[in-house]
Amino acid sequence: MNQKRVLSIFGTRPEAIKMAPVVRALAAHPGFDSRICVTAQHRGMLDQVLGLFEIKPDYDLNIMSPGQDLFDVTSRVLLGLRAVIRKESPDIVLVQGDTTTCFAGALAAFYEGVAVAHVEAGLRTGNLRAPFPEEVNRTLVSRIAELHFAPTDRSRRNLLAENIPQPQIIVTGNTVIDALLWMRERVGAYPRSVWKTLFGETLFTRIHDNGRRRVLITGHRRENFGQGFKDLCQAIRELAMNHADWDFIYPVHLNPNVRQPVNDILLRLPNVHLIEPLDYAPFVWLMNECDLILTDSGGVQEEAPSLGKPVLVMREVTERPEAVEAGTVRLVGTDKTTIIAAVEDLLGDPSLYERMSRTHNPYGNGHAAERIVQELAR
Ligand SMILES: CC(=O)N[C@H]1[C@@H](OP(=O)(O)OP(=O)(O)OC[C@H]2O[C@@H](n3ccc(=O)[nH]c3=O)[C@H](O)[C@@H]2O)O[C@H](CO)[C@@H](O)[C@@H]1O
Repeated sequence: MNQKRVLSIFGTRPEAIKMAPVVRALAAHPGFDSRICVTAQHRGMLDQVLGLFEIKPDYDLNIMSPGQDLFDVTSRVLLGLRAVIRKESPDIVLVQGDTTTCFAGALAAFYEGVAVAHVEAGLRTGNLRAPFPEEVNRTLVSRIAELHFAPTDRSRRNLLAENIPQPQIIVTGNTVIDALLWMRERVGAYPRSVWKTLFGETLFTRIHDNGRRRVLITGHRRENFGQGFKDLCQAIRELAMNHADWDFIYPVHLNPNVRQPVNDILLRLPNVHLIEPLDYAPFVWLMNECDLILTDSGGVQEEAPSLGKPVLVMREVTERPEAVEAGTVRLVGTDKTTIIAAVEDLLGDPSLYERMSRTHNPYGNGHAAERIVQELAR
């Protein structure tokens, strides 16, 4: 049988989470000779996801270097992929989302005359600078790709509005839901002692204390660096001081632009728990245990509705309006007063909380990877 040769390229934690269901489905399908190249744009955070989903890359460009900027990442990915694509000469290169790896991967394939298929195509904020540089990355990848796997009908319409031919766009749902449901099942089978050891006795007990409320926080977007992060931390500080029975659990991203303000403003508050970034399994467990999520992450906005958790998004714009429209996500920006009011409204008003935690998820039902692989096989 003539197998199709597919080269999947990814390099960061969220890309690995979202590509894991696809590369596993490709590996299980007899019609494909599937190869994986990781760029390791984020070394440590990528490796834990590879381990968790039992993915063994065929190539590892290992491009990460201290203090890397967009010039470093883009040029290293592009140069590193030249040899890999020439050696493999795949029929299709598969890229995901909007990272620098995704953009440089698509460009490298294009230079070598290889067709590009784009997973999670068609997300747009309409503002080239937010998120930076992701909005530009995903827009440019849409110019290059020949197959566009759009997670929702809205993303399909965004692509049509940019004159992408309709037959090249397939609505699949988002593969992050496939990954999340797979992981939630596994996590549910872990003994409680695992979490007790990982989070420590105090935090573990608080997480299970029905009299307390838990807010999970993640934040790392470039466009929030500086004043945005300071305001956000001030908001958390004030909330924590005014509500001793609420806990704020914050796995702090490794980027120094994030760590500095977080440590300056939030250290030494008894109900603010600053912890190291979590591997995907404990993060899924924690999302499931918390009452509310405050985030600027894209993936978390997509995952939370499947767990029935309301999300407040600390951004001015989002490329994911579907969940805002469905009522499970609200945009609050980084203004301190707005964040405080939104958290207090939600945790203080059971009927509002109930409405926002409805579990309809516009991003899919966990079968996106299957659809993508079926389509690639055609
Ligand atoms: C706003 C934006 O442009 N975001 C892009 C960014 O991802 P995004 O903003 O989602 O990136 P994050 O680093 O927040 O990663 C989110 C993922 O990591 C998990 N998590 C989070 C915190 C933690 O401590 N541990 C952990 O495992 C979450 O469950 C989620 O699955 O790259 C993705 C991959 O191309 C794109 O889909 C997104 O559009």
